[in-house]
Order: sequence, then C-alpha cells, then structure tokens
Amino acid sequence: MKVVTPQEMAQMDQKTIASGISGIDLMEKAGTECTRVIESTLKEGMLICVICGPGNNGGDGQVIARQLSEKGFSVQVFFTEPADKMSPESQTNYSRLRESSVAVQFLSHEAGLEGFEASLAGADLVVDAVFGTGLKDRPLGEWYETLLNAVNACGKRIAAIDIPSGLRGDNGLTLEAAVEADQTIIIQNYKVGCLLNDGPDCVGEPVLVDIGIDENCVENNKYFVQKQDLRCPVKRKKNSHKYDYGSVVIIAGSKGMIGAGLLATEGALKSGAGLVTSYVPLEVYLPVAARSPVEVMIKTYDCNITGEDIEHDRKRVVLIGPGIGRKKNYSIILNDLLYNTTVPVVIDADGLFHLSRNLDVLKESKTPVILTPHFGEFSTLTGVDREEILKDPIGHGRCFAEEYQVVLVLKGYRTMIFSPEGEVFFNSTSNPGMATAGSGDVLAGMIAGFAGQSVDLLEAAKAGVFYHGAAGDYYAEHYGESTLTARNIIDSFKYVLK
Ligand SMILES: NC(=O)C1=CN([C@@H]2O[C@H](COP(=O)(O)OP(=O)(O)OC[C@H]3O[C@@H](n4cnc5c(N)ncnc54)[C@H](O)[C@@H]3O)[C@@H](O)[C@H]2O)[C@H](O)CC1
Ligand SMILES: [K+]
Repeated sequence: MKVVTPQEMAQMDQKTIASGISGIDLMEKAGTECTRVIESTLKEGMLICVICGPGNNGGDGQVIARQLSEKGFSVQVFFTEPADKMSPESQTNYSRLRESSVAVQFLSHEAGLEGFEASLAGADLVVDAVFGTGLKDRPLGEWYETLLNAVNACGKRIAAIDIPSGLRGDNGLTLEAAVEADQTIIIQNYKVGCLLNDGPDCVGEPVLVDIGIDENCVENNKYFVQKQDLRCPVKRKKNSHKYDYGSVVIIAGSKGMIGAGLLATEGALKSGAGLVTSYVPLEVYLPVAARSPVEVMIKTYDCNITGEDIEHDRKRVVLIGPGIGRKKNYSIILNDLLYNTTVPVVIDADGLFHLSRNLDVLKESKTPVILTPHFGEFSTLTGVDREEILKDPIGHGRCFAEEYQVVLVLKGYRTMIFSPEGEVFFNSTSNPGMATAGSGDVLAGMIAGFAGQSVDLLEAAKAGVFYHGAAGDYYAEHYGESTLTARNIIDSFKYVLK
C-alpha cells in the first residue's frame, strides 16, 4: 500500500476525475464511506455535530451530515466560512444540505464561540471536516486556533475526516493548533503526516476507506509495510544446516554497557540466525560469558580487530555498535570492514558516532551497509539540526540513502526504511511502550539475524523493523505498554515469527 503526500493525493484525485468520475461523485463516495464507518460507532438517537471548513474536506463533511440525517440521526452543521467562500463541490453539497433536515449555522469570525462550545458539549460525536489535505503551511490565525482548541476541549468523541484539521499532511507537524481525534477516517491512502511527528497522536485510531482511486496512477515510491510484503523469516529447508541461516558476528558491549551487546546477540539468535558469534572487549569477557545464551560463541578483541578475523568461518553479516562506547577509536575496524571485506555490515548506536567522524568511508565501501539511527543519531551523522530533519524527514532520509548508497533505518514510532534507490518504507507496527532502553539493540540484532538468512539488506531491514514492532505490540496487547522492556520484545519474538 502506498503512502502519499497531500500533493500526490491531489494529483490522484485529478487523474481520477480526468478518467471520467466527476468531482462531486468522488466526494459523494468519500462521504458515503466515511458515513459507513461513523454509523458503526453510533447508537440510535445520538446527536452529531459536523464542523465544515470551506474546502472539499468540508464538502465531505456535508455529505456525511446529510447521509447521517437520512439515517435518522440528529445532525447539526457548523460552517467556518460563508457559502461564497466554499469550493464549487462544497457549494453543490450546500444546496443539497439545505433541502435536508440538518440544522445549519455559520460561525462568525467576529463573535465568540460560546454557542458553538455549548453545542459541542451537547453532542455525542463531533466530526472534524474543517481542513484536509488542502491545509497550507501558513498561520491559521487566532480564530481558527481558538476553534480547533475548543473542539479538543469539548470532551466528546471526535472523528476526523481524512486528516485531523491543523495537522500538516506532508510532515506531521501541527500549525498553531490541531485536532486530536479519537478516530481518523483516512480517504484512500495514508498521508505522510499521519505517520510522522505529532501525526499518530492527532490521528488516534486510523481507519482507511477505499473510494476507488488507483494508488498507482501517480508515480510515488513510498510504501506502508505490511506482513504480506515481507520475505522473512525464510522458509527452512529440510536438507539444510546452521550455516544456511547465516553466521552473524556482533561487535558490541563494553564496560558498563554489556547489556547492549547481550540484547543484540539474543535479538539475532532468536530471529533465526544459524550461528551468532559475539566479539567483546577482554575486560568484559567474564560477565558477558556468564550472561550470554549458551548457544552464542564469545570471542574477545581489541581495537585492532580486522576484517580477516571476521571474514573467515563463513560469516554472512557483521553488526557493529551497540554499547561499544565512544572512548576508543573504532575507525580502523570500521574502515577495514567496509574497505576490505564483502560481508554486509549493520552499523548501530555508538558505531554511528564513530562513523560520523568520517562519513565518506561509506562512499568507498565495497560491501552493502545498513545504518540504524534514531533522529538524534541521524542529526549527528548528517550535521543537520534535529528540528530541521523533523520538518522534512523523508527528504533528508532519502537524500542520505541515495548519496551514500546505504539502507537507512530512521527509527521512530513509525520507523522509515530508505533504500539506496530512493524508495521509502513506513513500518506499520510498534507502540510507545517500545521507547525503552535496549529496544534499539534488539532491533539491530534482529536486522542482522535476518540479513544473515540470505535475504538482501533492504528485505532484512524491513522485516527486522516490522517483527520487532510486532513483538512489542504482542506484549502490549497482553500486558500493556508501560511495563514493556527490551527483554519482553525478545521473549515475544516466538509468537510473531511462528
Ligand atoms: N475531488 C477531490 O479533490 C476530493 C477531495 N476530497 C476531500 O478534499 C480534501 C482536500 O480538499 P481541498 O479543497 O483541497 O482542501 P481542504 O478542504 O483541506 O482546505 C482548503 C481550504 O482551507 C483553507 N486553508 C488552507 N490552509 C489554511 C490555513 N493554514 N489557515 C486557514 N485556512 C487555510 C484554504 O483557503 C481553502 O479554503 C481532502 O482532504 C478530502 O477530504 C474527497 O475526499 C475526494 C474528492
Ligand atoms: K479534517
């Protein structure tokens, strides 16, 4: 399934209209599908307030109001602008609405919102159809800010149409205010802004509705990753041995941070890697050996470890970084792994810090590379302020992956995976409970574990991110989010990787 920007959605709408479906029919279809979703949440006799803006989002709202009224519900519509400011399709729907029994009121920008607030307080459901994908990045103005804040303050269930009003569809940042919906009925495709920054908190529960628009009618390489898109875990052949499922090397852990290495190691082992070898500094050998799963081989190293040490013994992938610390100089190891081996490398956590000191080694790399930064680490890598990256995460991520020819896993609630060819994959799993110590180490181990199983690095990254999130979701569904630890994620692998 594709993820689209507001501009792409508008082009898709236009192409669909050009192919013979009129704009007004498309709006009727959008409204009908939204009504179907809304109706399933309502009980007889309920009162619904629909707030309609001047654009086509408000037009959808009017269709919903009319159809709910026809189904016997009491409906009150509030318009934020006079009829002459409405889009053509909205005006057509306004004529239709006037023939229905829906109560209509035009809000005045001069008068206060007292009557409006009282009406919201008396409603059972508030439908937000103020702004959709046509929201522009310009100040809303005090009046709209007060209006959207009043919607949030009303304490009633809120269903937003297409995208919560005030939320930017291109990056998930909010203008001065944005509706925090309980449910958002997303028309046809996820908008980028529903998945990034404040988007998921404003969206609440997302429900997609299909209005018959072909998502491929406009060129776009942003995807929403779902289970059926994945090639991992691989099907195991009867006639096979452990090396068929990858021999994974993990260079991780240091004094005070052995947990990071242990979690990454178990992450790889329990995601199906045939053999895992853990390289640790001599000074932590004993505590690591005492805590490691018995299946793991443990070797010691100093900072002069070479690619040759790693490459012998049929190694398929190297993970370097979790908990290695920043004091020692890892550039010799990193350079050697990238220049002198053809074993794919996953670089995570402190490994990214060491890499950031000489990023151009990536351009000379002989081997495929996955980088797994969170936004802070990505800022260190690129030298671009985190706030700047958050304004355009797709642009920055895509540009980086293309320039350095790496698979980039940019971690967040909806982690994005960028391919060196410019594709972007949004993950569809995970929950806020997974923002916990060690969660990233487990993910890095899982990606390395999949990368060892003969799939290309992009597939390994997509599957690692998906199943890591799915394991966290499994735990959260059964026990809640707040007690979730990195160990629980590993323990839940077995339920989601069946
Ligand atoms: N045929 C179609 O295109 C269909 C669209 N659908 C729905 O339409 C919206 C997108 O509609 P559009 O008219 O392009 O824009 P909006 O309704 O989101 O808003 C435009 C409206 O808002 C004003 N405005 C924009 N930015 C600001 C701002 N920062 N401050 C104040 N006012 C602002 C602008 O001037 C316009 O008046 C889409 O989301 C769907 O819901 C149908 O679903 C299918 C057919
Ligand atoms: K809306």
